[in-house]
Amino acid sequence: MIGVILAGGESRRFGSPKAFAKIGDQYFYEIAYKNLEPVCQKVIIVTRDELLPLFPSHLLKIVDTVQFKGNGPLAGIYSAMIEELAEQYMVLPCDMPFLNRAILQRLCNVCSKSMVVAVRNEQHLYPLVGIWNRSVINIIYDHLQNNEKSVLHLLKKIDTTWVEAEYLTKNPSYYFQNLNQPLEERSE
Ligand SMILES: Nc1nc2c(ncn2[C@@H]2O[C@H](COP(=O)(O)OP(=O)(O)OP(=O)(O)O)[C@@H](O)[C@H]2O)c(=O)[nH]1
Repeated sequence: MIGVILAGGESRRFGSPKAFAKIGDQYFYEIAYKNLEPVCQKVIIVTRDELLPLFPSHLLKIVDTVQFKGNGPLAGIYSAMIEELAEQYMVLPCDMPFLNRAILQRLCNVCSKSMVVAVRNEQHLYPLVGIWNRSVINIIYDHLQNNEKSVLHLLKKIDTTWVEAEYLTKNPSYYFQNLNQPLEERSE
């Protein structure tokens, strides 16, 4: 399985590139990397041109394929699939820094033949945390060609297994926080 870190967004709401935001002394992308490393053979970061030189040289990193550059997370997933051949990809956004290895390990252990395994709870869907089978690549391509960028729309059309976040952790509202804004600016 290849780990895919989505780090090519514009971070407009956050105000600075989320991949390089920090919790303690760790960048968000480092946290995602460390979480994926134990469960994946290889981890690839999919980012944007201007951020590419900021990542350490020893890490595997690419930018979105030219054809779909900046077309959102689906473009990132597609680009990783083009770059690295594998049966399965574990996808993570760079902006969920409270996820941990144990949660990802439990996700890996979910037995499913679906094209995608993603996570949800009563309030939220987490379409960017999941395991994607390579068989979905042509469907992603068609979506992007038709200028359809929504990951959720795609997942609702295909065979997706939704794993309950409560099955992965006792406190999903903490561990599955999505930091679109800096922590200090959040109201909740
Ligand atoms: N490779 C790649 N990743 C993306 C792209 N757009 C978003 N992402 C990543 O997907 C995840 C979710 O992104 P969002 O928070 O929805 O979008 P964002 O552009 O980062 O932030 P906003 O500008 O505030 O919407 C983040 O990890 C982003 O880095 C893209 O075009 N290419």
